[in-house]
Amino acid sequence: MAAASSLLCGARAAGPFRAAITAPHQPPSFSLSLSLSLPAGGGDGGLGLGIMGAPMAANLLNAGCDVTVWNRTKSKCDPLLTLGAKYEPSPADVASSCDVTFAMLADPASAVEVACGANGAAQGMSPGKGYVDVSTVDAATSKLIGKHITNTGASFLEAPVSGSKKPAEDGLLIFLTAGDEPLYNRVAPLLDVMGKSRFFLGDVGNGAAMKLVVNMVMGSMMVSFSEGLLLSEKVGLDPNTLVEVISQGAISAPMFSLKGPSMVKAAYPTAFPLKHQQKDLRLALALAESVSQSIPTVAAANELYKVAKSLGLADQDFSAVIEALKAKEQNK
Ligand SMILES: NC(=O)C1=CN([C@@H]2O[C@H](COP(=O)(O)OP(=O)(O)OC[C@H]3O[C@@H](n4cnc5c(N)ncnc54)[C@H](OP(=O)(O)O)[C@@H]3O)[C@@H](O)[C@H]2O)C=CC1
Ligand SMILES: O=CCCC(=O)O
Repeated sequence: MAAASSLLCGARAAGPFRAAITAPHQPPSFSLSLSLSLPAGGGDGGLGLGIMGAPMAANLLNAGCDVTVWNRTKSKCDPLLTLGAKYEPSPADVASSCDVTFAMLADPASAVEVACGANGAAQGMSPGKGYVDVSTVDAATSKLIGKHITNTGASFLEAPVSGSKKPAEDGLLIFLTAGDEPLYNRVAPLLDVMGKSRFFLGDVGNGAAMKLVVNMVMGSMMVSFSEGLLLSEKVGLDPNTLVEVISQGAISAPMFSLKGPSMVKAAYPTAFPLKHQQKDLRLALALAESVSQSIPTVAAANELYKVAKSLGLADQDFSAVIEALKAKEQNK
């Protein structure tokens, strides 16, 4: 996934160039210019085309970028190929054919495998190239991947995102980046195509830590909201009214308004898979442990997500955690 306009993408083979881009979520008159110095050839790579990776790649394609994709399950590449993406048969092949490669993988194990394993991206990396890992992982994993990438002479940026399926589709993600600052500046136009804001947080690990702190708050909020929905119903209130009341007060949050109505109907269309939320709580608990901080609310929430997984809800939206509370009630 490389440049943000046909002008920028088209100029890529010429080496150093100047390009203008327009971010799709900005007013049409908004433009950002940037000087880039890239090796000949290029384009942008996208590894991992799940709920998040596919719309992010689609946004780059729609912005005129030259995008090459790979996904473990090859069929998920097809919609991107229809949009004009190229395909390479391995992460190493994508990395060697692209200037900058983005990776959006499920968890630490898959992020390491795709970056550092057999035919992994590191094998296609070389000086002048960049690797941007936007998966949600822990700091140690990010540092390990960064080491494999930078050992090749390439640059590494971690850039996990806040925002879910719809913000990914709408190009409204929030990037929490850390690592190589020149690479951050180089990919900023691309981040602006896929997102509405970006933070550069310093050394590798800080982006991962910020993401885990945000998601641990979110995971606990969802459990508290679930408890409220169930209690309101049990005491004879309409939970839909609770959603409405919350939306007008100090604890209003888009998450409650978005997920509340379907939770009341026991429907959990997947935007953020529950298994990933539980992974993030597990990683946040380890982060807290590393600095001897107690996070008892998160620990309790994590147990509920684990129960929900054991009920077969891992691939449902994380709001399905309410079913774990219902199961506890039934087993009393
Ligand atoms: N969904 C959301 O709202 C958000 C998710 N995130 C984070 O982004 C990341 C991706 O999330 P999301 O897109 O929802 O997840 P999905 O489960 O939809 O996609 C996961 C991706 O990882 C790939 N993958 C999994 N295991 C392996 C492996 N062993 N080797 C190679 N590829 C593998 C999958 O490939 P395959 O298709 O073959 O299974 C797929 O491309 C996660 O870290 C998540 O925590 C961050 C913000 C929001
Ligand atoms: O990691 C997932 C985050 C989901 C969100 O920010 O809405």
